[in-house]
Amino acid sequence: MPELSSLSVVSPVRRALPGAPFLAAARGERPARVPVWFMRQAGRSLPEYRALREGVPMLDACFDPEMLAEITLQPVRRHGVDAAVLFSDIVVPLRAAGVDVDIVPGTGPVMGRPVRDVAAVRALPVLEPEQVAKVAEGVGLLVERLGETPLIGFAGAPFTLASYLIEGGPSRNHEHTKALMHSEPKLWHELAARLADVAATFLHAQLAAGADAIQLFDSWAGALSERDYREFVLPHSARVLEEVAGYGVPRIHFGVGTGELLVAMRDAGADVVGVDWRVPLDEAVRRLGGEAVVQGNLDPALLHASWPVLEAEVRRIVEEGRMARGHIFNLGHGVLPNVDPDVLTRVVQLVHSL
Ligand SMILES: Cc1c2[nH]c(c1CCC(=O)O)Cc1[nH]c(c(CCC(=O)O)c1C)Cc1[nH]c(c(CCC(=O)O)c1C)Cc1[nH]c(c(C)c1CCC(=O)O)C2
Repeated sequence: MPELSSLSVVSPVRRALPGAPFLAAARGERPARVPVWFMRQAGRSLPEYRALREGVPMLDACFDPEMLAEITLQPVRRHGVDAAVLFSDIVVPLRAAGVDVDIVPGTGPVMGRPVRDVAAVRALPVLEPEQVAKVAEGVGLLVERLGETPLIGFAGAPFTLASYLIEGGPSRNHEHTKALMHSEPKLWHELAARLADVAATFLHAQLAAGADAIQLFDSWAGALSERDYREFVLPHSARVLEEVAGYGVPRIHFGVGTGELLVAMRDAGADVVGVDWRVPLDEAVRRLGGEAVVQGNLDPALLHASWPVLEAEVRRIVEEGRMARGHIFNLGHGVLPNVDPDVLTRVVQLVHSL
C-alpha cells in the first residue's frame, strides 16, 4: 500500500485563472457575477453525450482520456457554466484497483459481491496511482482545452463508497452498512480507512494532473444522525480532505439530506459546503456560524417546472446566497437524466444576469 504520505503534494504548473468567478467565490470573495455549475452536468440530459456514449459502457468511457475529456467539455460549451466537473464516477477508483464493480444504467453501481466481513475488507485491493493514470491523462487534456474554465475533480467519500460495497448496490436504508458500523466498529473503521486511502489517491492523481478544485461527494451521508456521522464518518472524510489540503485548491464537501450535518461536514475540512434543496441557504449560513462559503441549492425536480416558477426559485436562491461569505450556484443534487438541457442553459444565463 503506498503510504499516503508518499503521495506528496505534487503541485503541477496549475493554471492561475485569476478572473475565474468560481474560484473567487470558493475563496469567499465577491466576483462580479454569481458562478454556476451543475452536479452531473455531463450525462444523459445531453443528446451529444448519448451519441458519444452509444455502445460504450460507462466505465470504459471513464478510462478513455479523449472520451472523458470530450464528455466533460460538452456541458461547458453548451451551457456556459463557470466550472467543468470531471466526467468520472465515485466507483472509478474501486474499479481501477480491481474491485468487482460495474455501473448498471438507470441503477448505478453494483458490486460483484458485497463486502461484509473481515476477509472481504482485507481482500480489498489497494489503489496504486498508476491504475488511474488514464484518468489523470484525461485531466491533462482538459487543462489544455478548458481555457479559463476551472476543472473540478472529485471522489466519493468513505461512507458513500462503503454503502455501495457493503449493500452491494444502491440502498434506500443502508441497513447492512449501519448494522456493521454499530456491531463491528473496528471492522467499520478499517474499511472506512481503506476507502479514505482510495479517495485520497484518486484526488491526488487528479490534482497532480492540474485539477483546480475538488468535490468530496458523500451523497448518502444524510442517512446518518449527527452523532453517528461524527463518530464513524467524520474522521475518515477529514483525512481525505487533509490529504489534499497542501494543493491549496478549494475543497467542496457535499451530501444529500445533510441539513443536520452541515457543521460537521464543514468541520471535516471543507472550504465550501454543498447544501441540498431542503435548507434555505441563509439558514444554512446561520447554522454554519455566518462566515461560510456555500454551494447550491436548487431542487433538481424544479427544472421540470414552468419557467416563471423556476425563475422565481433561482432569484430566491441567489438572494439567500448573498448572506454567505461566498456563493456558488448549483442544484441541491445532480441533474436528472431527462431534463431539457435548454432549461439548464437558461438558468445559467439568469444567474449570470442577477
Ligand atoms: C452517488 C454517486 C454515484 N456517482 C457519483 C455520485 C455522487 C454524485 C451524486 O450523488 O449524484 C459521482 C458522479 N458520477 C457521474 C457524475 C457526473 C460527472 C459530470 O457531470 O461530468 C458524478 C458527479 C457520472 C455518472 N455516473 C452514472 C451515470 C449514469 C450512467 C449512464 O450515463 O448510463 C453518470 C452520467 C452512474 C451512477 N453512478 C452512481 C449512481 C447513483 C449512478 C446512477 C445514476 C443514474 O443512472 O441516474 C454513483
